[in-house]
Amino acid sequence: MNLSVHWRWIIELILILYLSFRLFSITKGTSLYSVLKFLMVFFIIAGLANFSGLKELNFIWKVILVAYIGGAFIVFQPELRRLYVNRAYHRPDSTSRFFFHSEEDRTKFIDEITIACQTLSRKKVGALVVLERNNDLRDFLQTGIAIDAVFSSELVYSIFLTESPLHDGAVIVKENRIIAAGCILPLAEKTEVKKLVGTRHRAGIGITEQTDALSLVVSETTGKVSIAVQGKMAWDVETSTLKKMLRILYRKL
Ligand SMILES: Nc1ncnc2c1ncn2[C@@H]1O[C@H](COP(=O)(O)OP(=O)(O)OP(=O)(O)O)[C@@H](O)[C@H]1O
Repeated sequence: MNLSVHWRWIIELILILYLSFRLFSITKGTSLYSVLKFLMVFFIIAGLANFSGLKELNFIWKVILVAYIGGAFIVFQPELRRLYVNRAYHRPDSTSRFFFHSEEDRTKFIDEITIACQTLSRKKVGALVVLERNNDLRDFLQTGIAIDAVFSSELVYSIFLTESPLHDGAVIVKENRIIAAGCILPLAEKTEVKKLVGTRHRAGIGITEQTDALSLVVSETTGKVSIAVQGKMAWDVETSTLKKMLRILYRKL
C-alpha cells in the first residue's frame, strides 16, 4: 500500500517536472516565461504548506494562486492564443521540406532577396522583411496591408523608400510572394536587446521569439544587414554569409 503511494508520488513528480520543462521551453523568451517562473514559486510554497499541514497558509496561497492564474489568462490572452494557434495547428510537416515548387525556385528567391538586401544596404534604406516558415503569421498580416505579389528586389526597395506609404513596419513573405507590408510585429522583450537596439531591430528579433519565422533587418542608420532566428540576431552579415544562412534556414522544419 505504502509502496504504491510512494510510486504515485514519484510518477506525479516526474510528470510535473516534464510539463514544467515543456512549458518553460515553449514560452522561453516571451513575457509568459516570467509569469511561469513566478507561478513555480507559488506552487513550491503551496506544496510546502500542504506538506507541513499549515492549513491557513495553504488556503491563503490557493486563493492568491487562483487570482493570479485568472489575471494572467486575461492579461496574456493574445500571447496564449498565439502559442495555441502556432503549436496546435502548425506542427512541422516532415513531408514538405521544400515549400517552393522546386529547389531551383528556392535558390532563385534566395538570390533575389540577397540582391534586395544589398541594394537597401547600399542606399541605407531601412527595411524589415519576415520570412514565414512553419508557423502561420496571419495574426501579424492583419496588422498591415495585404499585397500578394511575386517577390522582387525592385518591389521591396520601392516599399521601403521613405516616400512609400507602406515603408513603416514589416514586409511578410511566404515562399516567393510578398503577402503583406506595413505589418506591426511584437517587440523583443529581453532587457539587453531593449538597451542595445532601436525598434526596427527589436521587432525583427521579437517575431522570431514568438514564431519560427526568419527576419532580415537593414539598418537605416548604418546600412548593415542582420538576420534573426529563434530570438537571436546575427549582426552585420556579409552577402555571402547571408546567402549561406538563407540556404540552410529558409525551408520548412
Ligand atoms: N513593432 C514594429 N513592427 C514593425 N516595424 C516596426 C515596429 N516598430 C518600429 N518599426 C519600424 O522601425 C522603424 C523605426 O526604427 P528605429 O530607428 O527606431 O529602429 P532601429 O532598430 O534603430 O533601426 P535603424 O538602424 O534602421 O534606425 C519604424 O519606422 C518602423 O518602420
